[in-house]
Amino acid sequence: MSYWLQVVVATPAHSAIAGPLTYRSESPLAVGALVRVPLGRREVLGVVWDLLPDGGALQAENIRLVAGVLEGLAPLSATWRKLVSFTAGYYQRSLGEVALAALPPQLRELNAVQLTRRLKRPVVDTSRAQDTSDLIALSAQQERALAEFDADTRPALLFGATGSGKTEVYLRAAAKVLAQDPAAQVLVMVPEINLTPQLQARFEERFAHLGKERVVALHSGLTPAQRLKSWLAAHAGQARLVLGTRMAVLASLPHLRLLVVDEEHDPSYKQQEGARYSARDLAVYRAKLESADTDHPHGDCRVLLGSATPSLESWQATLTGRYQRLNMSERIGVPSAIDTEATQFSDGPPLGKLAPPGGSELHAVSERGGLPLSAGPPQGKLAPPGGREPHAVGERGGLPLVRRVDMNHQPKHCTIAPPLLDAIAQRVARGEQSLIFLNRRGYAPVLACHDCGWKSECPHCSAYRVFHKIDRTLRCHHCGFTERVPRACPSCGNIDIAPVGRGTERLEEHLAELLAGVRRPDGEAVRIARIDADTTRLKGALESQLASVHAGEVDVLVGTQMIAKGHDFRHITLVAAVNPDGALFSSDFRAPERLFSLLMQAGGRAGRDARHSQASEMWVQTFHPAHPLFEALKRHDYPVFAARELAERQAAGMSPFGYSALVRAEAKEQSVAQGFLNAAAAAAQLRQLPGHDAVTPYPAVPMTIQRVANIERAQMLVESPSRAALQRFLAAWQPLLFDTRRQAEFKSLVRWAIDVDPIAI
Ligand SMILES: Nc1ncnc2c1ncn2[C@@H]1O[C@H](COP(=O)(O)OP(=O)(O)OP(=O)(O)O)[C@@H](O)[C@H]1O
Ligand SMILES: [Zn+2]
Repeated sequence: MSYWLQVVVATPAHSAIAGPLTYRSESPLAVGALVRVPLGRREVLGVVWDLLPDGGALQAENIRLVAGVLEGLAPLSATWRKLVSFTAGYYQRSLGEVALAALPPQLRELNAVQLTRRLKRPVVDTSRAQDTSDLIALSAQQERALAEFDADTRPALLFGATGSGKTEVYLRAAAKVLAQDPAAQVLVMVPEINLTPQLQARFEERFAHLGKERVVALHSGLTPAQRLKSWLAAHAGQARLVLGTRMAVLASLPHLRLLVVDEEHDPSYKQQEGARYSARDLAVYRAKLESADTDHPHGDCRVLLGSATPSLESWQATLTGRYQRLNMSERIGVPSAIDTEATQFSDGPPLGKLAPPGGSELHAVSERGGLPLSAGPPQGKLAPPGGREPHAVGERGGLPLVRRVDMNHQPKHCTIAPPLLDAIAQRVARGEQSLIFLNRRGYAPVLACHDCGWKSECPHCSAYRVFHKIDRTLRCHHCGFTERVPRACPSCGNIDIAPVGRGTERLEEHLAELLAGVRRPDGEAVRIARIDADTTRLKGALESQLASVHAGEVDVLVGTQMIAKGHDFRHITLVAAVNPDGALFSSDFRAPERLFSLLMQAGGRAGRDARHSQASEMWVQTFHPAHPLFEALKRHDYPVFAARELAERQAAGMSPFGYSALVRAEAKEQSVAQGFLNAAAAAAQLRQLPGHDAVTPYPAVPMTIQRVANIERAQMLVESPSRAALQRFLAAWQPLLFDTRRQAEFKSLVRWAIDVDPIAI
């Protein structure tokens, strides 16, 4: 007897097969079962998506037989299949592509014997009750956040300052869910696991009582074998807590009860190839699906997002009441504003003692003439000599004092303003650490000839190659094209070609010169280190470099955004952003949001130890000190920043008030890429596609970096005030895009793709 099935398999992105294929089986199979099926001459992994009870009408001889079933694996749940269907539909990709990409790659390769061997290993239950005696006492704000979270069912946004102890809230929320239900599973997502090696250890330690192998990691840094192992443990329900990156949102977790998304604003939650999903958005959707799951009536599945600088989308959702908001404004160990005030009045001015010796920064500034430095509060008037105004700490919740350096009033071409240099030197002399942040790696972004104007352009991209002094190369950060630095200008022969601008490599060198005479308390020379993608290429390098920072072996740490986020540094009292202006006037409407959160995150690395928090500072060098973004930063005032950005976006109908998609096209010639997009849009116009009257496609334009690796790139923005209309339109437009692609004039098109809810425009 034959059984008829719909099976999804991984289909090439642009093949004609979008939906499931029909197969036949001699024995009954469950929906969700993993099978091996013939496809062309190959045998591929597939997922049974549906049964066809009336398949008997089909001609048996035309329908191929399922080749095998992955025995021992429970079928993928209905909720998982719904999640995959939604993802494929919403992000305009094929079902098979999304479904199969969500499975560990090794699953496709193992034969039955190998798989059985993996599944054989019995997991013995070694769990015990959690010993809560040595847990730290929660702060009042942490207690309140957890209580409010428990009392609600909506998606929650934990709006917690840097260092307010958000991680502890995640740990407690997870512990509670796991203790209530012996089968419950928790998924904790972080932007990049490799950046915070401490975190996994912290989770493993906290949940050691669950027994061996109950906490697993799921991210792309794992070997294929490790990834399979984690996935199988999650799918079987053995793993109780999964710590993962964006890919983990699509893992099979049959008893999922809580999803945590740490640093929910982070751009790395958006997948940038294939199905360009937002793992944060899918987490919210998944929680809803899991809660509605009637096969496992296990009550609600909650989602907890956390950030000090939430995405404007999530923030807006808290304003409309769609999400619940949990506030933690104060850093751990810092008395609340009211307490601070009280102690200050009774104990006289206690801050004078703790503040850095001398409002010396201010002196240093005025000695150099004028008021080039616009510090946070009006210090000149209010601050007692050597301190800052008494209420500052309580108001700042232990966050660093933000000082803006007006670069218009600093010596020409200076990279580090003299007052900032003084402040760093003082830190070194006191044995404190400073973190200098510059979001540009390499030695100099451009090498140029001042005689003829030659610049180190990449021959394959519309971008300059970056000068890396360490191996004397010019490297393109877009296509990777690398060459030795020429001895003389390739265009005019002048031997005097010089670096223009600064990257982290040059900044490190420059700081070493500037601080050469400065001694540490032990009399030794200052120690400067750099952490960026170049210094951490080797496995384990980042870990050992971070360890030496934590151990206090480094006085001044220079780096890119790699060091600005997430690390729990305990001895840093000064953070400086050397050149953040670029993002202020970007054409990308999300650039200010990204800059603000990056600076808040960076500032959040300073003064994390409450003993230092009062004396900690965040310096920002800028030519636009009065820019509202820096005003808000000065006050650590995300809500004010968000209100202003949201008002602008509302006026312009942009996210979260409007919805958009980008269609990107790549070809050897720009005209072909643009022509393809415009032709497809014209076809849509002609056919009056569903939703078209609420959707605006804009003319195709070259992408900001127009050419990469000799491929011309163009994009078309499509906007709508209605998410549903945009979705209907895109779904109907897909076939037209395929049709257009087949026209002779667009033969040379290399590829095209739709990006729904793009994060960079
Ligand atoms: N209740 C508490 N009592 C004492 N220390 C705590 C408490 N909660 C958290 N901590 C400690 O405070 C520090 C900061 O906490 P955590 O790293 O969770 O902050 P965060 O809010 O995640 O900050 P960021 O957003 O900057 O990563 C950590 O060293 C943590 O161990
Ligand atoms: Zn290039």
